[in-house]
Amino acid sequence: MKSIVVLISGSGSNLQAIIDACSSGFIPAKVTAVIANKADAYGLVRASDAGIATEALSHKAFSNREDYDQALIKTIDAYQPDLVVLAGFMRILTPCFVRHYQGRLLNVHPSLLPKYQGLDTHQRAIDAGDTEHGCSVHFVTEQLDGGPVILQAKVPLFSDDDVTSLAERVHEQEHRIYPLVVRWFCQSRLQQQADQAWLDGNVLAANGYANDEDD
Ligand SMILES: Nc1nc2c(c(=O)[nH]1)N[C@@H](CN(C=O)c1ccc(C(=O)N[C@@H](CCC(=O)O)C(=O)O)cc1)CN2
Ligand SMILES: NCC(=O)N[C@@H]1O[C@H](COP(=O)([O-])[O-])[C@@H](O)[C@H]1O
Repeated sequence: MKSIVVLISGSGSNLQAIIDACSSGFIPAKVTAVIANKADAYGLVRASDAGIATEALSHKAFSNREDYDQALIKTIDAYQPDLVVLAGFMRILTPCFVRHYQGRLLNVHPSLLPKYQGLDTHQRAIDAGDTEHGCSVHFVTEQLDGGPVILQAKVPLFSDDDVTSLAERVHEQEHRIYPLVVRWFCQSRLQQQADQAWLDGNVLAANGYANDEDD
C-alpha cells in the first residue's frame, strides 16, 4: 500500500477528494499525514475527522525559507511517503526541497499551465477576457508552476463570472483530475514514466494512461 503525505495551507477540498478516493479504494494508497503551514487550515480538521495524523508547521517560526524547508523535510520523512502531494500549499519550495522529493512531488494549479503561473489565476483569466480556464496537475520543479504537466481539465469562462463562480467551477475539475493522477502515480507504471518525464522534461501524454490496462 503506497503512502501519501499531503501539504496544505487552507480549506483542503482537494485533500478531501484524495482522502475519499483512498477510502473508496480508487487510489491504492493511504494518506498517512497532512501537514499545514497554517494551524487554522480547515484541511487539518478534515484530516483529523478521517483519523489521519496532522501537523502544523508554521513558516513564520523560521528566519528563512531554507530552514523552514529543512524542518518540513524532517517532518514529512518521519512518515516515509512514496508520494508528496501539494493541495493548496501556498509556499514556494526551495530547490533543496524539490530535489529531495524529485519525481514524487505533485501539485494542482488553478490554471491551464503554462498560462497564469503564480497567484490570483482566476482574476487574471477574467481580466484577460478569456473564454476558457481550468486546472493542471504537474510535477513540482524548482521553476514555480513550471514542472511537466500530467493532466489538465478545461472549464468555460462566462462573461458574468466572478472569482467565486469561476473558482467553484475549477474546483470541481480539480477534484476529478487530482485523484486520477494520484491513482496513476500509485500504480507503478507511472512512477517509471514519472522518472523518465522528469529527466526529459516531457509532458506526459495523459491520454496514454486513459487506457492503461492497470486502470
Ligand atoms: N519550487 C516550487 N514551489 C512550489 C510550486 C512549484 O511549482 N515549485 N508550486 C506551488 C503552488 N503554487 C501554485 O500552484 C503557489 C504557491 C505559493 C505561491 C506564492 O507566491 N507563495 C508566497 C506566499 C503566498 C501566501 O502566503 O499567500 C511565498 O511563498 O512567498 C505561488 C504559487 C507550491 N510551491
Ligand atoms: N498556487 C497554488 C494554488 O492557488 N492552489 C489552489 O489552491 C486551491 C486550494 O483549494 P483547497 O484547499 O480547497 O484544496 C486549489 O484551487 C488549488 O488549485
